[in-house]
Amino acid sequence: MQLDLIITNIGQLLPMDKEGPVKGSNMNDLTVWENAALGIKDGKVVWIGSNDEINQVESDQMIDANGKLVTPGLVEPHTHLVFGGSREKEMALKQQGVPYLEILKQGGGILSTVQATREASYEDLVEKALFHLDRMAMHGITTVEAKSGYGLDRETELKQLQAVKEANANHPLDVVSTFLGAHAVPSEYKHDPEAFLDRMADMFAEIKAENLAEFVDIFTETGVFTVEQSRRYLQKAKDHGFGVKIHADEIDPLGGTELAVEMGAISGDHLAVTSDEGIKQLADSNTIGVILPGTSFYLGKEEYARAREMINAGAAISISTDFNPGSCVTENLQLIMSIAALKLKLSPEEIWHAVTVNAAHAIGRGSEAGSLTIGRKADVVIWDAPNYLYIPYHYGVNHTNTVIKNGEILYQRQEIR
Ligand SMILES: N=CN[C@@H](CCC(=O)O)C(=O)O
Ligand SMILES: [Zn+2]
Repeated sequence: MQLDLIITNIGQLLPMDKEGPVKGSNMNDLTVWENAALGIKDGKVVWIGSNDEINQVESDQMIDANGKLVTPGLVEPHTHLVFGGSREKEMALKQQGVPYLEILKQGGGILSTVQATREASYEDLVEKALFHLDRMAMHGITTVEAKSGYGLDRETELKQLQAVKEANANHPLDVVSTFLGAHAVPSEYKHDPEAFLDRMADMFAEIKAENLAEFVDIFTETGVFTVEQSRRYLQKAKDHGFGVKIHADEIDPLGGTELAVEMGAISGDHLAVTSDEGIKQLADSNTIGVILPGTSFYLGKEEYARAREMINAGAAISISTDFNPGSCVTENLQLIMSIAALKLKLSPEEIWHAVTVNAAHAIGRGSEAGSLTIGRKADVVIWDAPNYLYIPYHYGVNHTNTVIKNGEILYQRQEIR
């Protein structure tokens, strides 16, 4: 067989070969191939074998992994990629103990990014999104979800969604778009959140027709949108053919997790304060829990999502950065893998499922991303690491050596040593 690229001498290869979403104790069962080689042709994985069998194939290009770890490209299932400005001045308020929802109530937080995003030009938003995508790629992410939600008016929400579309078209990473018009109540509608939700729902038909988003999301939270408002809004989204997601039970336990299950959401995200009943319902459902422990860390919370109990109960869990300018300002999913180990008490095996197969399923890409089996996209990371335990263990730095997207080298640090 003639290949475009072969990666030889792989110390550990994680094919992530389980049919997803991977639930409960199955998340702990990881296939590891040692002394392996991986063949790529036309952007796809076409050959996997032992390193001793590489004489069976010929290849135009070869990379010697020198005994290192090779995995699928990471899948990042929850980001707020497109926004204007930044919020470094909020850090002092957080240090003084001003709560996240209080900053929002005073017109800061999400609402200050809304102001900056309304003022930003379309070109600047695209440019900034491409910059952050580059940084994600460098950290091993090859597929990413991106939400709108810093416009909160028709014009700016569309500007953000167009920017996501353009970033997807102009960057090698695959970007999956979510409409989060219901991210906060803008000051113009402070006294009438229902009317605001109606305005956002008025956009569903246009967003669908222009193919600007696959999912609709809402922030179900105290002082933002109630469970009842969220239910009505998401039902309209489903009627328009969108998959739905919820920012659920992040700060107050309102029952957003239960709502995500009830609505058949593809994912319920955050779940930091989910109730016992919510955990039970999640475990019995097809909804994936996307846990964002970097947010708990960055907001200085003592309490982290009970992801351990969720998996023990049988749920499918993914993890994500929640990259955004306010509650978690990092593109480094590897750091979140370490926080998941230390604070969520997930095993390395569970963590690898959470950032590959399950993350792909949480954004509707389960059949193409998050796995290195024959016929899948050749989205591959060669790590400067001897084994898969090493990435959550050695924290806070970037371990990627080579990042390959659709069979092409996207980022290469230096020769593998
Ligand atoms: N909680 C709601 N939205 C984002 C934060 C957005 C922001 O603070 O700008 C989140 O997922 O954490
Ligand atoms: Zn979010």
